[in-house]
Order: sequence, then C-alpha cells, then structure tokens
Amino acid sequence: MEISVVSLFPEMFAAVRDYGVTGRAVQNGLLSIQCCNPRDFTTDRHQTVDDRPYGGGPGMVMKTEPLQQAIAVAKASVAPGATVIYLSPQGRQLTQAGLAELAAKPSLVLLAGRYEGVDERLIDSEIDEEWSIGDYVLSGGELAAMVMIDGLSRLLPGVLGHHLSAEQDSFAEGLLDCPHYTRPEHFRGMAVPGVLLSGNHEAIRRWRLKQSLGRTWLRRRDLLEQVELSDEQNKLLAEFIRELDD
Ligand SMILES: NC(=O)c1ccc(N[C@@H]2CC[C@@H](O)C2)nc1
Repeated sequence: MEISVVSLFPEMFAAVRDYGVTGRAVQNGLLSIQCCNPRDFTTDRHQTVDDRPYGGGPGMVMKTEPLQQAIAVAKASVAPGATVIYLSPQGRQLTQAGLAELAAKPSLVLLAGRYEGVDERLIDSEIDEEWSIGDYVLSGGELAAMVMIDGLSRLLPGVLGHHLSAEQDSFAEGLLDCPHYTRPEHFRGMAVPGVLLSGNHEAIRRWRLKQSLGRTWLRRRDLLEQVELSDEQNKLLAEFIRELDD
C-alpha cells in the first residue's frame, strides 16, 4: 500500500513510519509513507499557506494553490488511481469495516489540514472521500491520518502474520475483544480464568467468544444490534447473561 500525506508537519509521521507494526510494515516494503508539505509550494517571501476567511470570523483558512500543487505531487508519487482523502469531523465515520475498504485500495493521498480548515473549493475539486475518526475536533488532521494509517496497515496481508490475524476476528465480527491475561498466574489476589490454563483449545475458543459477546452486550448494545449472531453465539450470550445473575 502506497500512502502520500499532505501536511504542514511531515515530521509528525515518524510516529507511524518509524515505530511498531506500521514501522515494520514500512521496513518490509508492505507499506510506504511519503510526505508532501504545502509550504514547499508557496512563492511569496513569507511562504503563506493560509489567509483570512471571507465573511469574517475567527481563525484562518488554508489557501487552495499550495494545497493543489502539493496534492498533485503527492498523487504523482504513488501508484496511479490514488483515492484522495481529507480528514475532518465532517467526514464519514471511520470503523473497522471502513478500514477494510481503505486497505483494499492500491494507493492513498491523505490531506491533513490545519487552522480552521481548507477552502471548500479545494475539497470540491480535489477530494474524493472525506473521513472522520470520531465526533470531536482536533487542531490538525495529522493524528487522524495516522489513526487511519495504523488501522488499515494491520489489515494488509503479511503485516500482522497469521498468529495475530485471529486476534481481529472479534472486531471483524463486529464484537468487542475478549479479556487477555499473561504471567504471573496470580496478581493482587486475582487468578487467571482456569479455562485459559486448561490447554483445551475448543473450550478456550468458546470462552473467548462468550466473553466478547457478553462484553459487547454490556458495553456496546448498539454494536450487537448490527450483528447477525449464529446459533452458537446466541447460546453463549444467553449463558453469559444467565451467569450475571449468579
Ligand atoms: N475527527 C476527525 O477525524 C478530525 C479530523 C481533522 C480535524 N481537524 C482538522 C484541522 C482543520 C481541518 O482541516 C480539520 N479534527 C478532527
């Protein structure tokens, strides 16, 4: 997957390019992250990338020309046919399913804005898709872009390796994750659930699925309403709910 980011703060993207799962994906050639700074496309002495809003009001708006040129260079630096994405609270809410859609694309250009935002005519003429990581306002689109990069990278073939891909199953099924434990076996008087020490992989699979279902029922009933449960899942959830009253 080739990604080119348009941002006034390209150095921020070291956080995904140089660390952890995404950093390894870059090293393994499974992911590439390039950056393009609109300031490099200004022609005035002050390298102006923003200007006062028409109609007045607080703050500044990012100018169209530097962004337009930065986007053109960003598109040219990745495989043709890149989807140009703008991160903003006005965008489509990002979910695991949305990440799966994005991970299937050959290349992306991500526009991370600053100030009060971007001239609407730039969005109308250059942006293919507007996405939001949640209903809140950030001072820039960079962190939202990095959230998207991290989330979609995990879905790229070869990035997580087989043993971890199962870890996403619960989310792939639209459920919350089950609890996790590791050594020591006892911590502050709390033991690890016995089934996890049993070596009975089928019992462990059922316990984890039951916990995912139960947690989703308790914490995110809205997610559960979107999931078509199998007979086994319905049975396990009913058991979990019954055991709550014990
Ligand atoms: N929820 C989000 O995904 C999100 C994205 C961007 C953002 N802030 C930038 C700064 C100016 C404008 O480009 C938008 N805030 C929130």
